[in-house]
Amino acid sequence: MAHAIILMNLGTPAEPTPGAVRAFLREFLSDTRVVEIPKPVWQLILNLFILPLRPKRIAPAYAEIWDSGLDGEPVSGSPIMFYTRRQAELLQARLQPHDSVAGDETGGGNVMVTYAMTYGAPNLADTVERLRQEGAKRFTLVPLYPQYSATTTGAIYDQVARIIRTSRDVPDISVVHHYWEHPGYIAALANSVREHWHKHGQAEKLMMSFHGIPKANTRKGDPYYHHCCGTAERLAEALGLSRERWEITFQSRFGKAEWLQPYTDKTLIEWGRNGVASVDVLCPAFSADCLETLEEIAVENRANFIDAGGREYRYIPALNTREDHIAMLEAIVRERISDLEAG
Ligand SMILES: C=CC1=C(C)c2cc3[nH]c(cc4nc(cc5[nH]c(cc1n2)c(C)c5CCC(=O)O)C(CCC(=O)O)=C4C)c(C)c3C=C
Ligand SMILES: [Fe+2]
Ligand SMILES: [Fe+2]
Repeated sequence: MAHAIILMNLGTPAEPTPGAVRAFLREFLSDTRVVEIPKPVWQLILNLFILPLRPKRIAPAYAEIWDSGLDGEPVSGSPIMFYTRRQAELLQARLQPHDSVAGDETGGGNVMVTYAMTYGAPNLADTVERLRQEGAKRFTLVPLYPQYSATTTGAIYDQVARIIRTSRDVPDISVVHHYWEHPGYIAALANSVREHWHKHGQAEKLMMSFHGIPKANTRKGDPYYHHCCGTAERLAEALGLSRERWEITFQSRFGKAEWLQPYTDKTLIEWGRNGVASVDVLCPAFSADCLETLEEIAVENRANFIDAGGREYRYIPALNTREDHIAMLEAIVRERISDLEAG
């Protein structure tokens, strides 16, 4: 049976211009999973203050990261789009040679791997429709968010619900909820850190910086904070780091409310001032490098640390197209397929 695997990530503007950034932010920030302020009030703030100003400020940052990756293969276009597409191609190559995947008794098992974005293009509904036309009978969505949050993975479940609500012949579709506990994920992160240490030396501290969410979301039941803490603890254990050598922090604060703490920028300034000389920064919540890592972490926060007196600051790239990353995704997908075929 033809089984479609759809890797999903957040999305990105179509081009690094204020107009394209505005269109992207309008869709993204209008999602009530992302901003929970009551819709009429928020739409007023969004249209009066955010959409007229933020795109002009953010577009140059996008222009900086466009067509540019870190070491490794050259990137074209938006890095998050580039890496997500490559991840899908590499996963397809790992799954394709096996025409019978994980116990498909029909022997005709065929896995099609592609990708979609929660906001912007390619969108999920069109992608599912296209794959159905191409013969897909079963769908597994893999949100590339190792830690579940209602603001990210939850928003993908909403889109699935929308597809279901508007279909007569409802697709056979399931979603991978989270995978931070998968041993292959922690192992891939640990490998990437060890390789980085091997090449550049080990800094005094390892900062694990996760994308933040409003603190109130945790109080209301979003498990993201606990997933992040679990990830950091397991990774520190895998690396054999004692507690004073690592810290968990949260970046990308947006708006006036309190977000998860400690904040990445404030912590780096504090460390720089207090005599911490060197830092390695890893962003485990990002499975692909993007604006939030290449600009906010690799550029802005480097300046925060160095200006405060720090000396060495090194960003450890996201798992991107690493072989152990794709192998881990393959393992997750094979586990899913064999469960489904068995069921
Ligand atoms: C306004 C609230 C936001 C929440 C909540 C939020 C959660 C969240 N986001 C990611 C991953 C990514 N976010 C990215 C960009 C980005 N995020 C927000 C806002 C919230 N994110 C904005 C406004 C932007 C756009 C840039 C900007 O205007 O500052 C990206 C990068 C996209 C790219 O094009 O490169 C990613 C990836 C996670 C994992 C998360 C919650 C867990
Ligand atoms: Fe974000
Ligand atoms: Fe940011």
